[in-house]
Amino acid sequence: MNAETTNLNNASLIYYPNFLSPPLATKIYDQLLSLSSWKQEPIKIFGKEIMQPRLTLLFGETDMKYGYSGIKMETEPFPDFLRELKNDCESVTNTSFNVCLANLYRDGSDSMGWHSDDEKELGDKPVIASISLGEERMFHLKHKTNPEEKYKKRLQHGSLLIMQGSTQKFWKHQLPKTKKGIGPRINLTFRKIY
Ligand SMILES: O=C(O)CCC(=O)C(=O)O
Ligand SMILES: [Fe+2]
Repeated sequence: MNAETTNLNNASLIYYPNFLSPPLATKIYDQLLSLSSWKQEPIKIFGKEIMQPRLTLLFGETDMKYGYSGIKMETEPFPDFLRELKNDCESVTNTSFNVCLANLYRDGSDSMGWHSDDEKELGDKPVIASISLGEERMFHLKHKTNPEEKYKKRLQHGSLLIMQGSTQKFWKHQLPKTKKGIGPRINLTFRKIY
């Protein structure tokens, strides 16, 4: 499978543009989009509660709890079609995952701000497998202390981006808004909670 590695200081990224065939990617996208449990959840930013500019869902093994930015999310069991995808992500990363955070960006005004996935429960050097479905969006990374180190990547339908090593320790990432009139994008991040 075609893989692109990126050379960044203290980050390790591997991008598989065609991880899923377009028909399979579309099938998974449609199945996810039809779920009724998508929710808009509040998060706390500097002590202030605001609604997240996107919908979310958390899949996990039984009794897993995962939270970020002051919220704890309830998990729902992995449907079969996601279990298969989880297995494929585990094979390519040689890791095991026990949760999958799903984000639904309804249009170009939905987004995710700068952050690192560096919660304690994810361990020291988390491997995060990020699947993109639907509309293409730009993904930005910037180094936490050197403003000159930046990177942008267009994430295509059916692609897999692996972030590993010290990426979360030294870099932040975001999914900015866009003024383009675009449809939904779904992102899945498979993670391991210790
Ligand atoms: O939507 C994306 O590609 C990124 C999502 C993300 O960074 C996250 O869920 O932590
Ligand atoms: Fe993230």
